[in-house]
Amino acid sequence: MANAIEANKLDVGYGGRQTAVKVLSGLDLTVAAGSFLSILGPSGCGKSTLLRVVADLLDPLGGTISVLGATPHAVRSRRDVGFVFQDSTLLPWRTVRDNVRLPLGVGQRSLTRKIEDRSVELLELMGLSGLGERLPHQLSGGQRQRVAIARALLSEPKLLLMDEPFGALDEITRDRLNDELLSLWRRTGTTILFVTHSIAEAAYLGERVIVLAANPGRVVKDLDMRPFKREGNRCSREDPAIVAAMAELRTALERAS
Ligand SMILES: Nc1ncnc2c1ncn2[C@@H]1O[C@H](COP(=O)(O)OP(=O)(O)OP(=O)(O)O)[C@@H](O)[C@H]1O
Repeated sequence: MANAIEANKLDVGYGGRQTAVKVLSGLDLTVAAGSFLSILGPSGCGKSTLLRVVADLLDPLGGTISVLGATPHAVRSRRDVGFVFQDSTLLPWRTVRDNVRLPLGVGQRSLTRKIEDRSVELLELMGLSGLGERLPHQLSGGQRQRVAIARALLSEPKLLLMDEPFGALDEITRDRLNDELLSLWRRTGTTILFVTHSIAEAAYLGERVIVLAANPGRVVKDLDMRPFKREGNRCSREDPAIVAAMAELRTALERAS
């Protein structure tokens, strides 16, 4: 499958079909399978709304969308899509280990060996190995976000939707998690849609960056980052080419705001 997402003339809004105000209008977007797409745009332009449609949490008012070659609804029921939001909720009375296994039925006797092994592996991958028995309130904000990422990855989603997942974290933790996310993406080939307000983060992570404008939301800039980077979407944050790309994105964002 060449494309993870194909949206054509997508109209999306809130409220009834007759009365809805369009948040996204006539949006065309194709996302290649296995790619890393960063999404920038002014507050309220419809970034989260776009992710909600992809995740089948909201029906479009018009146009078509296919996700992993099927309807968003069909894909949701196959657990092929994982989500991580800014303040991902963890169950406070469950341990880290159980929170990670939650979507696949913690407490059920049917938890397979494979799921058990995978959850241990993910805790290790996210640097949480020694923290499995802790409760969420015994973790830092960055550690809680790692738990949310591990949870989202347990079902091995083909598509990962991330909505400002590191927005509330300090810069050092954020940089570290950016690198962990990139190495995970390289290893798994998961398609990632990553919403952020940080131009630097968008440019560093994305193989491609789109900028949405508001009223109604549409794509006003679509920048292929690969010419600015080395193989495997690798770059340094201070790289002059990346700094130039960031300036280009800033101009687009200023115009969109
Ligand atoms: N449940 C809802 N009902 C009605 N309007 C909504 C709802 N959710 C969002 N909106 C409106 O839709 C528009 C787009 O919201 P959305 O959350 O997608 O923006 P965003 O680009 O993700 O913003 P931010 O960067 O601030 O998170 C906004 O004007 C918002 O007020």
